Amino acid sequence: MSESRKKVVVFRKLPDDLLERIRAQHDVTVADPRRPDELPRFRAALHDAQGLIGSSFKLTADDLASAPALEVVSSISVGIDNYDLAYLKQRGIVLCHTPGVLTETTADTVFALVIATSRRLVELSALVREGQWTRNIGEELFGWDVHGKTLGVLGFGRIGQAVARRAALGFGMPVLFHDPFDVPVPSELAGRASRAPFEEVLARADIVALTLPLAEETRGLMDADAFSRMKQGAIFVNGSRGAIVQEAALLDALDSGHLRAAGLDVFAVEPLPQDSRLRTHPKVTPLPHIGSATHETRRAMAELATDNLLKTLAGQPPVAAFDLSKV
Ligand SMILES: NC(=O)C1=CN([C@@H]2O[C@H](COP(=O)(O)OP(=O)(O)OC[C@H]3O[C@@H](n4cnc5c(N)ncnc54)[C@H](O)[C@@H]3O)[C@@H](O)[C@H]2O)C=CC1
Ligand SMILES: O=C(O)C(=O)CO
Repeated sequence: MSESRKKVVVFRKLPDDLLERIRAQHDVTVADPRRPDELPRFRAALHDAQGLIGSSFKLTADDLASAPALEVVSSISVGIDNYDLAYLKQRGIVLCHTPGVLTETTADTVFALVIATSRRLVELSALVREGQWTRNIGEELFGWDVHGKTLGVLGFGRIGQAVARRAALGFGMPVLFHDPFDVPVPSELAGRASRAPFEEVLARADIVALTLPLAEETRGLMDADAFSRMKQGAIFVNGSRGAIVQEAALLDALDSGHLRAAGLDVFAVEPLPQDSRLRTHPKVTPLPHIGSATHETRRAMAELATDNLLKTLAGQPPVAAFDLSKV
């Protein structure tokens, strides 16, 4: 066996051909820690693992501490909130992720929620399915135009800008965005998207879309005060992470009639607990975290994550390492 073979733990399903690519170079343990029957094998495999690849599992500092030989964590996601960044940095472990390849698909999902909530698509489709379409619908079931409304984008990064392009170029929506960094307005959005402080975006947008990362500074950012600053009758859409939203405050804003509707792809606890009021609230369109969930995009993410893993283990620069230097 070659000296360069390393130990890799695959903790989320990978396409067979990608698994074989890794197996051709390294010794692989496949174990899904979200499954109670596989958790002990996952934990045991960490002890001599040099590489980890997977997603949707919170890797704590304790998990990482039990992997003293670890060189790389390759996440099959762009979001890196499941990892203890300070600990990874301190240990010099490379963290890789999958930016870019999921941008357009996730923006499609966010914009689908904008349309679904505004035009009440899911609610009205259910009415047909349930056999309640027995006469022409009345104005109590009318929706709200999307075209011409002002879209507020919180987080003007890759996905935020892709949502803004759909809104401005496809639907004639003026875009207001907030981002703490000096992100330039792309040329195709010149004159159609403008920067504004957080509170101003909330106060002026008809529809607010959340496309920023979960970090300690953004946890709970959308609280009662933030929702109260939104326009009466506005719509809130979340395509980033549930924990950025104080869900009880969102429910209050919907119950009081202050907000018209919410479209949510992500939740503080996933899968969404059965007893969550967000699951059945008539003004909420909930999705099961499908932002990037198309065949093409999940394949591209798995390929990029595999490339990242193999390159790092080979001592080469990965395609997409998360920059831990500013942590
Ligand atoms: N629903 C889903 O399935 C998916 C969700 N996501 C989430 O979307 C997030 C964004 O992804 P990308 O656009 O690729 O990342 P990105 O890094 O390109 O963009 C994020 C932007 O948010 C900005 N930002 C940071 N803190 C902020 C704050 N307090 N207020 C306003 N803006 C702030 C950053 O400066 C950056 O420009 C990911 O971190 C992930 O959590 C990503 C893909 C799929
Ligand atoms: O990539 C991410 O961060 C996701 O949430 C799933 O695509």
